[in-house]
Amino acid sequence: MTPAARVQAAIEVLDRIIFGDAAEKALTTWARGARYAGSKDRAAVRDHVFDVLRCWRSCAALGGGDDGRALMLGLLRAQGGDVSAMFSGEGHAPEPLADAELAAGEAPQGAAALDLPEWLWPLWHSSLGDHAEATALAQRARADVFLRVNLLAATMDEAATVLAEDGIVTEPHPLSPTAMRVVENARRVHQNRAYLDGLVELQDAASQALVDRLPMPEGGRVLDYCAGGGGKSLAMAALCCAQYFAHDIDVRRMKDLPDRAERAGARVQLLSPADLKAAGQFDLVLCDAPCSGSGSWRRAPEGKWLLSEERLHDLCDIQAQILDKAKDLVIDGGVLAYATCSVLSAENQDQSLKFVSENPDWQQLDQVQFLPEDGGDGFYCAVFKRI
Ligand SMILES: C[S@@+](CC[C@H](N)C(=O)[O-])C[C@H]1O[C@@H](n2cnc3c(N)ncnc32)[C@H](O)[C@@H]1O
Repeated sequence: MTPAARVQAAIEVLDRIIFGDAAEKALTTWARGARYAGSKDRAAVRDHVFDVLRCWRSCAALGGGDDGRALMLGLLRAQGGDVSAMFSGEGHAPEPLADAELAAGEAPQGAAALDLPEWLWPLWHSSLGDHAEATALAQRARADVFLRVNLLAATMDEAATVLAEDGIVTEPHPLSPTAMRVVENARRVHQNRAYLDGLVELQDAASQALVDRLPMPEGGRVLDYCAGGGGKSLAMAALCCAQYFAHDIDVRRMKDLPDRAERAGARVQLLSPADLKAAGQFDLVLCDAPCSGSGSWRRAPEGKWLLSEERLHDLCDIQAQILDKAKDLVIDGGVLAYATCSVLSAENQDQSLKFVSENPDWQQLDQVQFLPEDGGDGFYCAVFKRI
């Protein structure tokens, strides 16, 4: 495909998203009907679509509209691309721009320039203060790919050597002693021996840094209460010898965890909501709670536009309920950790304050807010001890 044909494909995918499809579904539907597209074409179309998703409002302003064509026009203008060469109408390129399209478009202002929903800006600003603009701007860029080296299976140097066999260039990242940033050929990671043999996992650097800060109970019982795919269970298991349990309200989310744990040389016992009742108490319970995802919108930008005030309110209620339930699973003197990949104080510091004010037998030991400017996703973690 020519670069212009890839732009046309991205326009079609964006129109499907506007019509209501999720981005992944829209991309899959396009790829099924485009057998001529090679892997580089599919990657390029995907990059265009996700670049727009991260910067939807500014692309719409610069392109003078909010259909796929205007959004791609806005993206190309933002990137300083040769717009008329792309919109040439030749071959599979988009049709040439009409005079009205050439005249339309303006520089985005205010929250649109930061690519945030209008309603969110006051909350964003009050949560982040001096970091508000930088954090919003960071979410407009593509995220780095990070790996966690599984110290049960390899050292950092050994993992880097195996990755290099396929030309995957990495460098250690300061956020965590196990974190590596992939500098080149990130798309080859899934086929590399280091990944297939469990020497590395894909995991954001801030996610790893959060686990590093947990007061792990050597030889104790640890519950990952909102385990999802189990990324944090595996990270904890690689750091500390303990008995690990994983639970999620949606058991299907943990379906790959047994294979992942085996590959990593870790043991994690899955607990369904019914099993949990008979599982007793734990020395450490981690609640990596469902949240707005506002710290990881570089990776999952659709979430930025799907979040509403009402949804945020509901999420805060769910988080408070999770903390309330999980606290009863902690032994006397044990630890409860609360984490989100959010940068909003309503989901983070406010939840912690509410928890300690409603539970005087709990004391907050630690809290940390990682921001995208630290290199990884935005992540919050608070640690409470039962006194
Ligand atoms: C942020 S994700 C967890 C990500 C995971 N810890 C990881 O590192 O990959 C939040 C998870 O919480 C689960 N969840 C939502 N409500 C819950 C509840 N009331 N109790 C337990 N898990 C819940 C969701 O199904 C989801 O998998």
